[in-house]
Formats: sequence, structure tokens, C-alpha cells
Amino acid sequence: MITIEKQPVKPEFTFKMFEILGGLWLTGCVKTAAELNIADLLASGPMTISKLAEETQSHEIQLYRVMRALSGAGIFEESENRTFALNDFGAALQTNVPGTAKNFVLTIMNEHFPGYGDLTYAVQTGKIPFEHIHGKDLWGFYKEYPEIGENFGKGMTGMSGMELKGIIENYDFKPYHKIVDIGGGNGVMIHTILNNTPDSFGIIFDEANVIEKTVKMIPENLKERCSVAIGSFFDRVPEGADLYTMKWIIHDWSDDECVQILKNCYNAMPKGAKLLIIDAVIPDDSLNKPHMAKLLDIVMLACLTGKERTLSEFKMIIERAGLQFNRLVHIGTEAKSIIECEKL
Ligand SMILES: C[S@@+](CC[C@H](N)C(=O)[O-])C[C@H]1O[C@@H](n2cnc3c(N)ncnc32)[C@H](O)[C@@H]1O
Repeated sequence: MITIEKQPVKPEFTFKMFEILGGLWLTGCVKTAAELNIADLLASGPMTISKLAEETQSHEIQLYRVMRALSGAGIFEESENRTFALNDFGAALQTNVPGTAKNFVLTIMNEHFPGYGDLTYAVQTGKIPFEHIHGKDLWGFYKEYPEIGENFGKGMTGMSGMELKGIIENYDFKPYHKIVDIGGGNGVMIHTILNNTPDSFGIIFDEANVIEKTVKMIPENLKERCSVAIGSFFDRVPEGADLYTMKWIIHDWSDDECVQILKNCYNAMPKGAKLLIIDAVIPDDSLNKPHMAKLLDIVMLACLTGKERTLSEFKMIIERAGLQFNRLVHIGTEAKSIIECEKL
């Protein structure tokens, strides 16, 4: 018989566990604020809780409890007479503003959410909780439910707000004439790049269900220099560009799938063309330290075949596809870095 020596539990660590669960409860409140468009309502000025309840057709006392929890965490601000105001943190939940987190919150808290309660399934079977729960893979799910897919696309566009400035400030796109953004979604990154490189042309490449929205979102001033292309990066990608970008693509896929995508890039690239993988990188020296990439990896574990990688893991798939790793460029956020590769 095995005798297990149990360690005493220190109360402060029981409390730390309680605090971690608090993150979940708070996220539930963030979801409600997003669903009820609280940030949009407060954008026109502070509101009493009774007015907010009337506007959202809610139960005043219950809504107050949610708003109190949120303002306690710095999201919105409560003044003495149960009046709430928008602040910078709460403003990140507004609808249809650049950089909004609202749609991504709804993605994580709706279709992704049950997967986070089913991680043991992933761990014990090596399979994907999202598929266990929904009966199909994530991309197939978004094709079957276009409205949910559209919200996911807006979520990606909004979250790009975290890094676009860092990408533009830390990488010189001016030398490139033709730029293809592979899996470019609604195109916000290519729009930003083109607005900073007056002589470049851009192509947003993605699947048909996404591109039908993307094409309508090309800003008037870029219509001459920005176009779209439809296809799967498992078949081919547009040929002949001098720069290819892939933001939040490689982390969605297993090593073998990534090598297939990267080989298709290799085949489309002229000699000397560059490819930028823009993804989170788990630092080698982060043992026992928190890092956003380690948490984002749990999204991959719950929903996709992919994973977050260390730089050596990226180098391995890059080399397997025949490309050369050039350099790692930090852009000022843990959520992303630029890995520059080249076809020699
Ligand atoms: C995580 S999103 C990233 C979108 C965008 N690059 C960004 O950073 O906001 C992944 C993108 O890959 C696209 N995608 C998925 N499978 C694809 C495929 N087989 N071929 C082309 N694009 C694909 C999705 O439609 C989606 O736009």
C-alpha cells in the first residue's frame, strides 16, 4: 500500500485559489456587460443603475451586483449615488470601435467556453474538447453558423488593436512592393501596413466565408492598392509577393499541418522573399514564470490542433519547410512577436 505524506495547506494559498476562481466570476460579469452593451450606453454619459436597468431591460438589483463587481475590478466607475461611468478599461467593451475586446470576449465566453471545463478530456485522450462538445472542428463550426463566425472575425480584428502599433513601429514594411497576408481575416493588419507604405500593394488571403465580409471592409483610400484572394493555405497561397505575413495562424495548427502550410508558402515565394510569422513565443527562460503565451496555449488545447511554441520549436517547423529563420523581432507585447523567415 502506498502511504501518501500530505503537506499542510497554508491559508494564503487557499485564498490564492479563491482569487483564481474570482477571475472566472469576473469574466462572467464582463460577458454580461458585453451582451447588454453597457459600454455603448455609458459612452453617452454616466447613468444611474435604474436608468441602465431600464435601457437594458434588466433587473436593477441584479444588474447593480454585476456592475459593482466590474467597477471593483476597475471596469467602469461607480460614483456615490449608484451611478456608473465609462472609463478607459470599460471602453474596451464598446461595439464596432477599433481595438474593441467585446467580440473576442463573446467568442471565448460562448462557443469556446465549454472547452475550458473539458481540458481533462484533452489531457487524457489527446483530442480536442471543442470538437467533443460541438461535434465539428472550429473552422467548420464557423462556416455552419455564419453569425458566430462573423463575431469571431470581429473578435480577431478587435484584438489586433493590441499589437498593430508595435508591428508598424518595429518592422520596416517600406521596402516591400507586394504583401500577402495569409489567413488575413477582415484585413485590419494589411490596411494598417498599407497606410504606412504608400508604394506597396496588399492581398488579403482567406477562405470564402471570411473574404465575403473582408472585401466590403477595404477602406476607400486603399481600394486601388488592396485586393483579396480566396483559397485554403493547405492547397496553395498567392504567388510572387516579396513579403508574406501570417498573424495568429501558425499557432492554430499542429507541427505537421504547419509544415504543410509553410511548404505552400515556400512554393509561392520567389527567391529572397520574406515570410513573417506573427505569433506569441514562449520564452526559453520562463520556467515557473507567468507568460501570456502559456495561457493562450490553453485556448489552442481546448479548441484546435495547434499550440504556442518556443523559438526553437518555431525554428524546427521553419527548417522542415525549407525556409531560413532570420531573426526574432519583439513588438512590445507578450501576445505576439515577429519571426522573420526567408526563402534563400
Ligand atoms: C486566428 S484567425 C487570425 C486572423 C488574422 N490573421 C488576425 O490576426 O486577426 C485565423 C484565420 O485563419 C483563417 N483560416 C483558417 N483555415 C484556413 C485555411 N485553410 N486557409 C486559409 N485561411 C484559413 C481563418 O478564416 C481566420 O481568418
